[in-house]
Amino acid sequence: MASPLVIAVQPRATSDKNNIKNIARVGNAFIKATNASEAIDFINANSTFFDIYVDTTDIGADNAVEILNAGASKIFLNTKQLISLTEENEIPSSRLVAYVASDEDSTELRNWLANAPGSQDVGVCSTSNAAELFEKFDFPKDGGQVFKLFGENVTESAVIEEVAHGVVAIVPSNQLSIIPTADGKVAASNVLASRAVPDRNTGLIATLVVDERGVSLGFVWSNKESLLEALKTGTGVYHSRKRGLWYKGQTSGDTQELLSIGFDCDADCLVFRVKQLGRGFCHLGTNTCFGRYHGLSSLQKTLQSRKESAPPGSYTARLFNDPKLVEAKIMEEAEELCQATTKSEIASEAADLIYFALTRCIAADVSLEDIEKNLDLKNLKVKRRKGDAKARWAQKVGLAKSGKASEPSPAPVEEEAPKSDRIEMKRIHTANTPISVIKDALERPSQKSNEAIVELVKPIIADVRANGDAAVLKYTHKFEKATSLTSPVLKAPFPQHLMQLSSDTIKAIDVSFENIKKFHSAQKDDKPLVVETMPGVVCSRFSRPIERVGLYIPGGTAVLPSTALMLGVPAMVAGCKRIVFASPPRSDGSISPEIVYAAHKCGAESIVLAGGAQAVAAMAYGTESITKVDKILGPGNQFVTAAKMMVSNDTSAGVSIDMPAGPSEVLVIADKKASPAFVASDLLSQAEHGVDSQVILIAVDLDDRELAAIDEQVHQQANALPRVDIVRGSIAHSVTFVVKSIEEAMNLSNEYAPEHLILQLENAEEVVPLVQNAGSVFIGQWTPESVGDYSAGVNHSLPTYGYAKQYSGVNLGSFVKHITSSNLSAEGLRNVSEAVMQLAAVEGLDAHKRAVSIRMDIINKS
Ligand SMILES: NC(=O)c1ccc[n+]([C@@H]2O[C@H](COP(=O)([O-])OP(=O)(O)OC[C@H]3O[C@@H](n4cnc5c(N)ncnc54)[C@H](O)[C@@H]3O)[C@@H](O)[C@H]2O)c1
Ligand SMILES: N[C@H](CO)Cc1c[nH]c[nH+]1
Ligand SMILES: [Zn+2]
Repeated sequence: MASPLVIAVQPRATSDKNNIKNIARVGNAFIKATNASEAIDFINANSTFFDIYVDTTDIGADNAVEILNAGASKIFLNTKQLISLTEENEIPSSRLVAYVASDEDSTELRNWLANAPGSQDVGVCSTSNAAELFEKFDFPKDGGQVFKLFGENVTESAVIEEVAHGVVAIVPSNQLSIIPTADGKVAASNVLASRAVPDRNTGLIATLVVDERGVSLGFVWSNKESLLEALKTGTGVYHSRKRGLWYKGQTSGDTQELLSIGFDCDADCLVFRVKQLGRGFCHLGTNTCFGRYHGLSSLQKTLQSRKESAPPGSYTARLFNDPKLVEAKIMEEAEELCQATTKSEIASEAADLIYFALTRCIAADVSLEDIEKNLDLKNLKVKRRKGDAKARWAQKVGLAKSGKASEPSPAPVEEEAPKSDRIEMKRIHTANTPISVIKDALERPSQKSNEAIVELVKPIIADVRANGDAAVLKYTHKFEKATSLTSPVLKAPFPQHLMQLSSDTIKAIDVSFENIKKFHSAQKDDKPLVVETMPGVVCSRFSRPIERVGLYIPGGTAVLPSTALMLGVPAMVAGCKRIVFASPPRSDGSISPEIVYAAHKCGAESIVLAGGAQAVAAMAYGTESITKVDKILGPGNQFVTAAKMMVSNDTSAGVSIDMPAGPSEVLVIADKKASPAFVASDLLSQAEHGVDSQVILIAVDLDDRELAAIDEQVHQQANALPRVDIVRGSIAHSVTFVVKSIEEAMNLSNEYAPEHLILQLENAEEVVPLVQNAGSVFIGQWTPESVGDYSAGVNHSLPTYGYAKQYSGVNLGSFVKHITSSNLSAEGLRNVSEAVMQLAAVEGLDAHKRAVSIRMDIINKS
């Protein structure tokens, strides 16, 4: 049995969003769906934390099925809706809960239950007398659960009373606290403690501790005090019969993060689901008190630790460094599994296949828990697809066209064929869509919580600060696997052999270099600005280059020499004296020759051979061999961005940054005249950057046929790309909005504040005055965004995530600071003196006043 508590959360409330982990510790979640996509987004974002129950009474049967398929554990409907839904769909009764609001409802439901075979697991929910319902339906004998939906006036005693009868209490999140508080909210710790049935002799509560996957780690005791402490700290805290309150890992360091608390079937055993840190749960140092992990758990642990620090030269290290090798091995083992015949051969080949598949997953930070959650979600789907094989594979094994073999093949009943092979953006017609849904669709794909990234980045910065070069090298060995690297920096003059490039590439870099130089040189404000504000009072402003700049060139998923030019050229044009490049090296310790050539052309003094937070920290604080800089510029992933923000907040570092520039994004506005092929090509050019990229199309008054033409182009062109898998990821959170007018399109675009805005419009130039927020604009059908990425002359290092509302992209101004000066004659001082002295007096700052009066005395005497 899960927890007897279900928490009614508001999907859009920030307090609930920030509190998900705490909520998940004490119960499952309930939301009331006002539209399907909001509910589905909530499920997608949170189904790893808890089961999600969705009230679908307001959104109709079709949406209810969609929500179940998205992974809702149960849907709540009124009695009539439930009965009609089950007439048309085969839905397991355990996924359905009926609201019973009246005697009429209850009679109708009882009659239906009596006549509908397989309906015994339907749950019931009441807003009033749940315990009475419990009696009436003789639940939960028949498998269903009884829910009581509490409102704002809920009291803790009422919840405890219902829960004591086996009812599951649904409590609004704003009326619930995890532990007791002074404001009288329902304390989850009290409800859970009241529900637990203690051991008759000791009064203690038997407690089973399990890991993320439900594997038993050990058996312990709890009591009310330890339960409270566990919830207060979010860690594993129990009751030791020898020592009393027992904070697991306090002495050994093998602590636990508490994920959730539940019960067994009759509530006489608590189940603590935890993430075990350190060596393991048992005091003997094994993973569990029942011995070491075995099978899949053991393989997962080994692969995870190998990923952290695989012995150089080991086979697993080779696999982690060579994705193509893993790919080949997976295909080889899959084929061998299909060919195996005896029981032992099949077991052996399946084991090999699982080994390589799990290596692929761990390399991508996907765990067995993630895989199992995915299996569970697939298992929850209501309508299954046929599960036919793709044509390529069907032909390979001689399957007939229909997908049926001449020999009957076992139908993969549980397996759903990939949702669809089509690479397609979701579509929203704004005219009949609530604003909240539009806003949600415009949200950038969620990243790992900032908090988690900060926790990863903080120790790296501290380490580099304390241990300099040695720490930088350590992280480069770890993240870039460049274990042969012995120095973290390459100093100018850069040797010719590190810049060996084809003449075509040199020509392309040279053309881009010149255009970028031309455009950024034109941004110079060489002459000081001079204004005489009063006779004899001359104010001026002049610029000076920032002396030392650190330029980060990303190198994780793709090497970006173009970014080296976008940062290096304006730094050179501005006259920065010391230009330091940083970029993660390749696993053999080398840096791409295009970046070395760009560094050479821009007059960089050195290239830091490191990426991520370590490179940022090294440039912010300096090390034995890396120059400390005054400003760090350049885009990067979330580790780079978090590190830039952190060092710029540290006043002792004395370093500033350009802006938070994250995953690439583009918004295309297209009208009926736009070429579907051009539109698709522009969308895909940013979608291929990374799975966290997002592309938005705003189609102005296009009909279904015109929209379908663009969809078809997106699908066709995407499938022809080598980075199709990345594109598939980014298109999954990308969207087409269909709007009625250019004005509406521009309002949406300004609200989104895209990094790149492409105007594929007949009168594109006329629309430019409506642009309020955007990093860089691409005007008309002959201006693809990629010209800006490389060679037109504009800068491609631009604000993302909506920061175009307040930040400019990198430009010449990013590399200079402005200094002002005042120059007064005696006449000027006379003219301004009264104002200065009066204001100084108002502020009570007499020395300020005297600095003027002492001079005025002399002037007046002469
Ligand atoms: N907005 C812009 O102007 C612009 C321009 C170009 C690129 N980009 C974006 O920059 C990003 C580049 O990201 P990238 O990953 O390819 O390269 P990156 O160089 O930013 O990051 C790679 C580094 O991340 C660090 N790292 C990786 N995993 C880590 C972990 N688990 N813990 C700590 N550090 C870890 C490593 O040190 C590695 O060197 C992309 O999102 C791209 O879209 C934006
Ligand atoms: N479009 C990226 C900025 O968001 C920059 C880039 C580099 N190479 C290709 N594109
Ligand atoms: Zn790009």
